[in-house]
Amino acid sequence: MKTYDVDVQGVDFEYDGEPVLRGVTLRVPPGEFLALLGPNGGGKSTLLRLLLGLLRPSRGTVRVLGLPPAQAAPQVGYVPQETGVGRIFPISALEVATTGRLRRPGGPRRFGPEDRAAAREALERLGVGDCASARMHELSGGQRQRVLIARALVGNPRILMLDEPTASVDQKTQGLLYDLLRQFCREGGTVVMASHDLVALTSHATSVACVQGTLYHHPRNEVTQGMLETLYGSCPVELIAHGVPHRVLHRHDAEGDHR
Ligand SMILES: Nc1ncnc2c1ncn2[C@@H]1O[C@H](COP(=O)(O)OP(=O)(O)OP(=O)(O)O)[C@@H](O)[C@H]1O
Repeated sequence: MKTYDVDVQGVDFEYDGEPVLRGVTLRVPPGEFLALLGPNGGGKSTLLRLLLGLLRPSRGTVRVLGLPPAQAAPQVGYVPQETGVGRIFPISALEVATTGRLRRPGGPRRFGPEDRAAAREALERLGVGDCASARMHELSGGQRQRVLIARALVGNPRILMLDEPTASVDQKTQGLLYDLLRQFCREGGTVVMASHDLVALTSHATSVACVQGTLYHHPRNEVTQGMLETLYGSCPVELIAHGVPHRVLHRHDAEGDHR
């Protein structure tokens, strides 16, 4: 029987009675790189929080690695959206990355030299090794984001869930991150990543799910005009595919007509 690292069946979710997701069904096999696309407020972060066990569905079931999400959490690396929250804490980049070791099954209650060595290595892989002793508030948004990615990797997770991890990082770091994620998938890991970065995702993801109140899962990594229209309405969207810039949607008839 085929197994799925993520298995969501018929999930509804609402915040304070306000429906956000309806009838979400999603199966992600091991080794897949799934991109979650969708407009602001479409429900991508909410879906990730359901997969992490931070929220519970009002209907339907969520299984991660065959387990209720809270039980699977030690095997899941999570990179939250970089909001700047938490940067006021007087904690160094190395200390933040080291906390990723807590999630390992049977992981340490106290950190030892090997945990700090693993965290330092993860920071170096992300190109922020020289920031190890800097406090989080002393780092740029992109550097902080890279520290959070190092933290997610350092516990050797089986699944990585990332919420717009490229929002504040430069092109070079984006390339580095996508290389890391693809390598992670080649080694059997599974990636679920929410993003607005259509171009990169069409090159790197192996499948795409569009999230807008419900979820449409596409088994390939192509983004079609129909998908964009469903997600973003008829606002013009520029896509650069395979290095060739082209317009994929028509402009509005009247200037200033922004829906
Ligand atoms: N804690 C909360 N309490 C109440 N409503 C919330 C809460 N978090 C999110 N929402 C609402 O749920 C809807 C989905 O939000 P969500 O953050 O999941 O969207 P998103 O697709 O991740 O958006 P973005 O692209 O802007 O990050 C939005 O209408 C949002 O206002």
